[in-house]
Order: sequence, then structure tokens, then C-alpha cells
Amino acid sequence: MLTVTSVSRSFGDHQVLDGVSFEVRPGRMTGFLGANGSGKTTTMRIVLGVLAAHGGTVAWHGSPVTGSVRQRFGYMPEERGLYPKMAVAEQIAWLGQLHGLDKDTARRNTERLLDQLELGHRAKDKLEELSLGNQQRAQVAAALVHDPVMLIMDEPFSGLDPIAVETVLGVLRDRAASGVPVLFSSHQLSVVERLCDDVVIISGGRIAVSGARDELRTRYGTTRFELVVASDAGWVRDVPGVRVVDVDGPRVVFEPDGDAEVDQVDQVVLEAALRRGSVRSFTPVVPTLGEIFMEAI
Ligand SMILES: Nc1ncnc2c1ncn2[C@@H]1O[C@H](COP(=O)(O)OP(=O)(O)OP(=O)(O)O)[C@@H](O)[C@H]1O
Repeated sequence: MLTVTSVSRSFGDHQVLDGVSFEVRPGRMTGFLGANGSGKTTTMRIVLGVLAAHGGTVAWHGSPVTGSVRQRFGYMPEERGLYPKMAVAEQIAWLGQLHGLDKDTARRNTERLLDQLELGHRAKDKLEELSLGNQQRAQVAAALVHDPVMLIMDEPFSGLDPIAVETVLGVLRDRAASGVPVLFSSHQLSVVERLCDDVVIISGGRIAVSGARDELRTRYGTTRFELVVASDAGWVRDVPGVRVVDVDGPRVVFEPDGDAEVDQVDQVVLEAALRRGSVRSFTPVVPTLGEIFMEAI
């Protein structure tokens, strides 16, 4: 487990991180979210030791992270760092060797990863000859080639088409399933929503919210319900104690009005709907990650 505790950092007078604390748990995908300039990359760089913290600690399984532990971390930096003129497989294998793999293992890992990332057919091409999306896949391979014990990925999905997103997502999920903690930043909230187990939201250099995605949904949950019936649902407006938030033909979203109790109101509406005919669905409205994000920052 990676534990970041009370990390702070300034650039000149500008305090960019202020008491940042969170955990990245084994086998969990942790989405790191925040607006532009909120401090995600700075935090990741500090975890990687690329940048020094001015306060606080970063620990791996309870002990301060050392250089040899960091050597076993995998990092995909925001500014992509592969060599344009070098062949894809050659440089990924070479990076594996730099991280301590022997030549054969580095080559085997490279082949396996390029196949998983559906890039095997471009292995011998120079990086600059690949499309931007395929260069991005190569960057993912470079971060994973040495079988890292921890993965830190800065915007791994940016610039990928939906099919490539699924491919990269599958590779990262496999790593997490094998027990590797994965921290990744992304502005694509719909991707994060599907992918992450845990969420850390940073705002202005402070952690605004962190925790398991599903717990956050409950914590930020509303008292709204969605009902879909067979015909027009406009009648819900006339049910006492109900405030209709949105109605669109057979679909209505409602909540208790004023002091009305939610578990009474939802049952009254459901019973009325059943009396009137068939009910297609009746569900509590769960907030999206985007809604939680907007409320948290
Ligand atoms: N080397 C630096 N010198 C001065 N200021 C910096 C430096 N690196 C980052 N900053 C500032 O720190 C703040 C946080 O930047 P950071 O790159 O960590 O944000 P971010 O959350 O990753 O943003 P984005 O989503 O845009 O990538 C910004 O105001 C940025 O200008």
C-alpha cells in the first residue's frame, strides 16, 4: 500500500500542495481527480521522487519510500518521454533493462505487452511513425515493462479513441487484479467512473474527498427517485408531498417536497403507479462521479 501523509509543496510563494494525505490500496484502481492546476502531477512527481516535498511523507507498506523501491514503481509521466527515432520494441525492452530486467525477460515482457496493447504489428517501427494514440499505447507499455509493484499513470487515457481506452483499461485492470495498487489521473470522468474502485479528489492543493467510489455515491446520494411507467407520468406532479424534478413522457424524477419523509413518498408514488398500470422501473437516483466532483471542488 502507498500512503501519502500531509505532503506539502510550494513553488516560490505559491503553495501548490497543502497537507495532502491519501492511500492507494493493493489491488485497487484509484482515480486521482482534480481541476487543471489542482496539484495532481505535482503529487505524482513527489511520490516518484522526481520532485522533493517540503513537508510530509510518502510510505510504501509503512516504510519511507527509498530509491530502490521507486525503481520498482511504474510511471507514465504527463510529458511523454519516449525517443521518437527509436524502434518501439527496442526502446521498451531497453527501458525494462534500465529497471533491472535481464535482456531476455525485457524482450519477452515487451512482446507480451505490445500484444496486449494491440501494438505488436508496429513493434519494429520508429515511435514517430505511429499515430498519437498508438504512441500513447507505447507509453503505457514503457510504464509496465518491468512488472512494477505500483503504477502511477498521469492521464493514461488522454488522446485515445474509445477502442484504445478499452484496451488500456483492460491492461491496467489486469495489473490491479494481480494486486498492484494503481493511481491514475484523468479528466475523462466517465472512464474513471467505470474504472476506479477508489477516488481521490484534489482541489486547490488539498484533498477534498477520498474513499471507495461506491461509498462516496452513498455519502453524496440524494433522496431522488426515478420512475418509468408505461404511459405519461405527469400525474406524479399531483401526488401530495412530492416535488417533481424532471418529467419526460413516461419517465419522471421526483423527491420529497419540504418536510415529507422520503420512504413514505417513494412508496406512495410506487403504489399509485402500480394502481395505474405497469411500472417499467423504479430506482433511487445515484449521483455520478461528475456530480460528486462538482460538489466536492
Ligand atoms: N515547476 C514548477 N514551477 C512553478 N509552478 C509549478 C511547477 N510545477 C507546477 N507548478 C504549479 O503548480 C500548480 C499545480 O500544477 P500541477 O501540474 O500539479 O496540476 P495538475 O492538477 O496536474 O493540472 P492538470 O490537470 O492541468 O495537469 C499549478 O498552478 C502549476 O502552475
